[in-house]
Amino acid sequence: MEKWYTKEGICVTEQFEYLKKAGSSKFTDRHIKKAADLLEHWNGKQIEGAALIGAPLSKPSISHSGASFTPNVIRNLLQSYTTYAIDENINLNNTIVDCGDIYMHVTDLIQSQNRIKKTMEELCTTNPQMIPILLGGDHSVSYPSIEGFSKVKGKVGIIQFDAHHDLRNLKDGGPSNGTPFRSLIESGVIKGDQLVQIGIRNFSNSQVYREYAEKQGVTIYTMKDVRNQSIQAIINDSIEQLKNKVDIIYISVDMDVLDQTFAPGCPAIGPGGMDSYTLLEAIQLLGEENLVQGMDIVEIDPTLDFRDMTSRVAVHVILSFLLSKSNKNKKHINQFTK
Ligand SMILES: N=CN[C@@H](CCC(=O)O)C(=O)O
Ligand SMILES: [Mn+2]
Ligand SMILES: [Mn+2]
Repeated sequence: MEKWYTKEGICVTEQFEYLKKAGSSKFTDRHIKKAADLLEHWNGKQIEGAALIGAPLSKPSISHSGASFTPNVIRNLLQSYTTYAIDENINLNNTIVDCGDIYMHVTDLIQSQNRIKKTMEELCTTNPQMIPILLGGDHSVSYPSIEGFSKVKGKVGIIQFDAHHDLRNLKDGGPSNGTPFRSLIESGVIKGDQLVQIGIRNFSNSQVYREYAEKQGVTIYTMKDVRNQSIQAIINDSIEQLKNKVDIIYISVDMDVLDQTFAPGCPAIGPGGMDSYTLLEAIQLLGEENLVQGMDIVEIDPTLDFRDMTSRVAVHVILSFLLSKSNKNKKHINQFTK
């Protein structure tokens, strides 16, 4: 049992054998390491490897959304899973640095988005080896996040998992969770051919936005493509598509790419979506690619979720990404292993 010391340095455990500190885990198994144990509060020193950055912004969402609660839910759920990947027979020993949350303005949404951009830019500048994992928030956070990321890293390729194009026009309101990739294209941060969209779904989009995407050179894999082709082939083709034209790749995971059965906590749920295993496999394959150096996870509203099912997928997205990075590093750059 973990020892409990008071602020004054008194060891409570020595005197009271069966007392444990409030909030500590109910049960510990000496042979189990929890994913939460990988998490370290940022001490201000250079970050090498994965870092969580909370972006608790969901006021720009078209549908009512409590996605601003998600970063803390994900942090807490890391306690529910272990570090052991049985398929690979690997124990994760990556450190996940927790940079905390970006402070949002209560009413000024553009100001909040600017804070995301500024923070991402500053963190990437001062920590060149950091792999940011931005926790939304709704999908509006991706525009400023990728803009800040690209300022430091150069030409960025994006692999977006989503039921929706998120290329809505800006005249009907925005920037919202329906416009992040339109904003990136129109502000010149990316050209359309730097964007790959996977999992785009029937009855969730419009013909005009599909045509806009095609005109801009966006690569689209619909859910039918995902069902008819292997996810390995789609990921390989996506990387091939991007790798000669970009300096770095960023993954944007809108959790509503999943079928409603796997993601009840998304505001825009629907049938005909991806299953969670396919998404996790895709993330693991992407993590093996050295060019992939950043990610965001968005559109989970914990107040709508059932038993945190959707946030639990997000935790597995993070762990699958870390797994492939540690796997990759074993073979190559040895960046994560201690
Ligand atoms: N990122 C999500 N975009 C979707 C859902 C918007 C919503 O209903 O909140 C879209 O634009 O259709
Ligand atoms: Mn979506
Ligand atoms: Mn989206």
